[in-house]
Parts: sequence; structure tokens; C-alpha cells
Amino acid sequence: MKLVGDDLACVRGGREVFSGLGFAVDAGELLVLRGPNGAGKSSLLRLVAGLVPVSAGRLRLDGAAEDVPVGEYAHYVGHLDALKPALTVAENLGFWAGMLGRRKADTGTALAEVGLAALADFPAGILSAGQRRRLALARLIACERPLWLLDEPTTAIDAQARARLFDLIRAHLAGGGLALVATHDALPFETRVLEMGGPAPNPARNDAGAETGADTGGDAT
Ligand SMILES: Nc1ncnc2c1ncn2[C@@H]1O[C@H](COP(=O)(O)OP(=O)(O)OP(=O)(O)O)[C@@H](O)[C@H]1O
Repeated sequence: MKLVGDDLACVRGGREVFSGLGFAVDAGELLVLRGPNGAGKSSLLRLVAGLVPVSAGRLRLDGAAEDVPVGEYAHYVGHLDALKPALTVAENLGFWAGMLGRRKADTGTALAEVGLAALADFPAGILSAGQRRRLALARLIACERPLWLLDEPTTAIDAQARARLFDLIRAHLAGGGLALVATHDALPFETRVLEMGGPAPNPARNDAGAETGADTGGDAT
């Protein structure tokens, strides 16, 4: 598979976040998204996941079925861990696994791998920030998806969980998976980098029609 973004633009809240953005990610490759706060890294991940519309340009996943949205091939782990606090840890993962399909590990195994086996029957609402993130990352283990979209995946997790995450990413890439990762951290393996520009200037007034965001496009290096 190959993910290609061609001349992409993204508009949110009437403001242009980026435009003219081009990149390509081959099977087995990880593209790191870098740039200052507000550059549009999260927006790009959400756009690829299908959670934010493509305002201009084209996004395609070569090797995928044409009538299936790119997001259907992706694991998206965003800033919010998307957990239901009243459900148990195991139920949360079970819910996600049911949504995502293509199971590759049962819930118990995935929870054990992220160090949450002992908390499986506790409500997710009691989890610490790092434990919530571990639970979100357990989705990567439970279900098979070729494209991983990870937004600051190392946030809140300790050294042990980081090492486990890096192992997971390595295995994913070695198996021909693709990954886009927004992070301010250094990753311990070879990656390509997409530098994204600075934030668009704040609009002078709340008239969306008058907003002219800077071209914050970039190219993968
Ligand atoms: N839901 C939203 N509605 C309108 N504008 C938004 C929304 N979310 C983000 N934006 C705007 O999009 C721009 C890019 O935000 P984004 O979160 O993609 O940046 P980022 O590069 O991921 O930043 P950070 O490093 O702080 O996480 C910002 O100017 C932000 O205000």
C-alpha cells in the first residue's frame, strides 16, 4: 500500500490550516509530522482519518479498495483517548474492537501487553492519564489496520510503555504497515519527516469570509 496526499488543503472553522501539502508514505514507512503548535499536524491526521474534510487536493491509498474511505484502513489514536468512563477497561477495548473489526488479539491479551490486565474489570473512569493512553494504544494490538495515525502517542506514558509502543510500531512497519505520527519527541528509529508551517494568523474579525490563513503547506523530506 501507499498513502499519497497531493496538493491537500484543510479549512477548519472558516480558516485555512494548510494548503498545497504533498507527501507519500510507502508500505513499511513512518512519516513524522513536525511543526510548531497550531501548524496543522492533528488536523492532517484527522483529515486522513476522515474526521475532517479534504478542502482541496486529493488523498488516496494505493492498494486499497476505491470505494472504501481511507479512514476505514486506519487506526486513529488522537489526543482524546475516546473512552467511556462508566464501562470497564475490558469493555472499552471490546467496544473499540467491535467497531474496528479485523481482530488480531483478544481483549485480555491486548490489555496484558499494555500492562492493564489487573485493571480489566475496573471502570475506565478511574484510569490515570498514562493508563488511559495505554488503553487507547491497546487498540493497535487488538485489531489489524494497515495505516496507523498517531497523535502525540508518547504523551503521558512512562518509559516502559514508550518502549512497548516503539516495539509495536517497529513490528507494524516490518509487517508492511504505514504510519503517520505527530510528535515533538525524537523517535528511536529511522523516519521521514514532513515539516509543517506555522499557525495561520488569527482573523481580525469573526467573519469567516474575511479569514485568509497563511499557506502552511510543506513537503516530505
Ligand atoms: N475544531 C476546530 N475548529 C476550528 N479550528 C480548529 C479546530 N481544531 C483545530 N483548529 C485550528 O486548526 C489549526 C491547527 O490545529 P492543529 O491542532 O491541527 O495543530 P497542531 O499542529 O496539531 O498543534 P499542536 O502541536 O498544538 O498539537 C489551529 O489554528 C487551530 O486553532
